Amino acid sequence: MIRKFFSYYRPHRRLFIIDFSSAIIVALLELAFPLAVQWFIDKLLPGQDWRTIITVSAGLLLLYIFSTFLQFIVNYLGHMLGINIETDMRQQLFQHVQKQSYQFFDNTKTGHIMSRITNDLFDIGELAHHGPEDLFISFMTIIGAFWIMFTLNAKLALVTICIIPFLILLIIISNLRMNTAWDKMYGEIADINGRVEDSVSGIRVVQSFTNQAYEILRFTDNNQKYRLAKLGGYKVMSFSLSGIYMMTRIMTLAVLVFGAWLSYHHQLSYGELVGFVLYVNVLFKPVDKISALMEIYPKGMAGFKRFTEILDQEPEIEDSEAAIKVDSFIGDIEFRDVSFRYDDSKEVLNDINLTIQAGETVAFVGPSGAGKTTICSLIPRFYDVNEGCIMIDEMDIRNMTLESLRSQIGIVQQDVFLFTGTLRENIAYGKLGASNEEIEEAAKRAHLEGMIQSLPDGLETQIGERGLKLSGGQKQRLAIARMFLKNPPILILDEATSALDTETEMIIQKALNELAKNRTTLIIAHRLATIRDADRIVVVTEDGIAEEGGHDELLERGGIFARLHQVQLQR
Ligand SMILES: Nc1ncnc2c1ncn2[C@@H]1O[C@H](COP(=O)(O)OP(=O)(O)OP(=O)(O)O)[C@@H](O)[C@H]1O
Repeated sequence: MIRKFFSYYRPHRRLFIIDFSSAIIVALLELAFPLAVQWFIDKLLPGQDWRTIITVSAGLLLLYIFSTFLQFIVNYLGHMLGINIETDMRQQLFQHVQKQSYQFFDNTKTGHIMSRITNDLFDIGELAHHGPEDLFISFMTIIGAFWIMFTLNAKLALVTICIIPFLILLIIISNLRMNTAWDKMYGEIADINGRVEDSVSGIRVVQSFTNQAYEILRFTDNNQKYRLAKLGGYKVMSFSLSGIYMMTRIMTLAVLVFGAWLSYHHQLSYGELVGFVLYVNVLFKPVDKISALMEIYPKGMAGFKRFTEILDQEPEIEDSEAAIKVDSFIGDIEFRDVSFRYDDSKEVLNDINLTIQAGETVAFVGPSGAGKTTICSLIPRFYDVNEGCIMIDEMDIRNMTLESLRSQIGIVQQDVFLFTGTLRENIAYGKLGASNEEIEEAAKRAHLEGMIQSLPDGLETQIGERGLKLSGGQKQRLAIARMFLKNPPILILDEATSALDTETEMIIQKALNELAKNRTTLIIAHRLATIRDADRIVVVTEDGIAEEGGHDELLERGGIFARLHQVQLQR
């Protein structure tokens, strides 16, 4: 884990070297200062040579100015290093999440992903900055200070060193307990994010059921759990900080009392005693730094652990090494002995065989949950088949690059997802960088023109978060416009069942018919009236493909399709 963590320093090694070497020089100057004071008291003061005293003081002032400048560098560049590493990690995580397959999103809560990308990385930046630097400088200062103290007076140094094992023990115990506490806290904040994401994105459902009080109750529960987890962490931290404070003060007192005794017996000069007390103070700094690290390290590492957990999850579906970029499909699709199940659930598709000719319009009908959507999700490889294979133009889709496969398949979902932004941006999502003419033409073909003209801002109208300012019919036409821009040879239409008025429905149907022209089109149909013109209807049931044929042919056969048709007619 630590080696992995350090690999993130590599792109910023120059920054790290400047920051680290400045920090070392600052620490060396700090170490030298008590020696200078001791020399000042023991050697300079008795001589009362004011010229030398003033010259030495001016030299010390210059050193302080230099040290202050270096402290600025350490602070600023150190934080820059931390921020850069945090930014790199966030970028890498976002890119990794973008590559994940559907299965990952089926099993991971959105709020948890948000937490990994935001909060979890906050403390990593601090750890990246303070971790190695403070640890190294602290140990260097402790060893340097003791070494000088030993050369000044070994007996007094031994008294001071006696406290150190207790300090180390306290730091280790607190560190272990804090690790657990911060880990718990991160879990709780991820749950809060999940709850907020759920309640806010579903606020219309919450309010329509007047369930605000229930949502508040659920949130309060999460919020309290987070509060307790955070409090737990700070309790351990406060305990250890107080312990450290007490031990360092005992150290000072011990040095003062024993130092006074040694001085009384002429074994220590006044300058050496002052120097010693100053060295005990020099020791406080690294101890303070280490105790601050105790807070930063477990927090940062807990965040880093979660970060690597996601990074270690390889996307289920990736390009194979020999994957080929296929430039343009003719549009023949074939399912050969395809079986499929989601995770460990029971088989949804079992031994499906189906051939669709290029340019054909095939409608899938059947009872809810039979697997119509699943069949269509397998073609763009949102999921991979467990057995058998799917061929497009005689080639196994697993041998094509995902990008070339998906860029040639257009999907119009039942539940159209729009992004916050303008109408133009949302249409252009079908072809990034499309020209004005192309966007206007696509809007026209999707029968959006009238609506756009009626808006004061036209294509520049903001459609609200997820397009909430648009009606269901407008959203669908926008999705169709996107498809005209994308212009894929294969089209999958998850037919909308939402109750649109007859006129809107007719307009949408017209746009869809135009869109389907000269493409292989698969329609997941819910209302049988809309698929009268399909070249073929495939009836899917839990046992697989039950019937196949033209509309009238299936009606005449008097099987499942005819029964479904009858039921819908009676409604
Ligand atoms: N992401 C998923 N993870 C696990 N199981 C799933 C997932 N999506 C669908 N299923 C299950 O797979 C089966 C087939 O679902 P599918 O959505 O393909 O049916 P459908 O015929 O399209 O239904 P509908 O007409 O209601 O849209 C159902 O039992 C469903 O519960």
